[in-house]
Amino acid sequence: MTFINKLNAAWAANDSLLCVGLDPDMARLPPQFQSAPDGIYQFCTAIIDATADLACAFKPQIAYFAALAAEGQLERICAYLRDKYPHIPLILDSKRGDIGATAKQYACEAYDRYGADAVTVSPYMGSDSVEPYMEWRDRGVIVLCRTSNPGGSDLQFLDVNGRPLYQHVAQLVADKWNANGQCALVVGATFPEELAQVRAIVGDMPLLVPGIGAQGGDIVATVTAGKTGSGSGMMINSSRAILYATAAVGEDFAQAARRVASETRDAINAAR
Ligand SMILES: O=C(O)c1cc(=O)[nH]c(=O)n1[C@@H]1O[C@H](COP(=O)(O)O)[C@@H](O)[C@H]1O
Repeated sequence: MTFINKLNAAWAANDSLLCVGLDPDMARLPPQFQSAPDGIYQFCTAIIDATADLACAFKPQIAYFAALAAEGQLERICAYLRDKYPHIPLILDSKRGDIGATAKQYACEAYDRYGADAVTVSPYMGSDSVEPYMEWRDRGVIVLCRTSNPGGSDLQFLDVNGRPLYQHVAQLVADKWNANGQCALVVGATFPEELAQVRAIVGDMPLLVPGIGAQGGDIVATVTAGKTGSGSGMMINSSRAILYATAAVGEDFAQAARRVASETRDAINAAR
């Protein structure tokens, strides 16, 4: 099944636009996982089990694993997801970008090593740096467009022939790079105005929208700006707010994650 078909099915099956981000920060894991040799795997799979019926996608961020030399645990987490929840898209967030020959290795890493349905990539190096990903015709390529961080404006807002650069990226992906029909764009929830601009440019193309939760993006503004005509079209990511949701002393971390994921999904749905 293609990435887009899988995403459409997951949106419908779980009635959810929520993407659960897997960013395991060792210092913030419950103590029992900090001391276990496969603690990251145990923590992430517990979060996955607690939220799988509430999510339209899972998105592990590779840096959190690579920094701890825990790629083996990431491989096992991806295998667990593919085995137990094959209907939920797995997005590897690695934001790669390099010359074609090297990009091909990054594509192998995402699609073959980790078995991801989609991968995040940077458009900065241009068309030949994203073409290798398209050789996997059924897999998703999620291109950075208008990122959620304040510094994203440094380059993405540069005026290019009367239009900000991020709009050129959106147009380029919609018109030229999406030959397989498996592209999506990253647009931050922290910038609803730009989200609406991108939606107007790309039609129904899916958008990966990080920035609610820990980064403070407003859910109602995000959904209003980014939804398609049918009230869908987004993978709205939250990582830390779900992973480290435990508020009350004694509350189980997985139950807390489920509670916040459920509240977030419901808040998103209320605004669709
Ligand atoms: O591509 C991404 O996922 C991404 C793009 C972007 O513009 N901003 C952004 O925060 N992200 C990622 O989305 C996640 C956000 O995490 P929280 O802020 O904890 O919800 C992190 O894994 C970021 O690396």
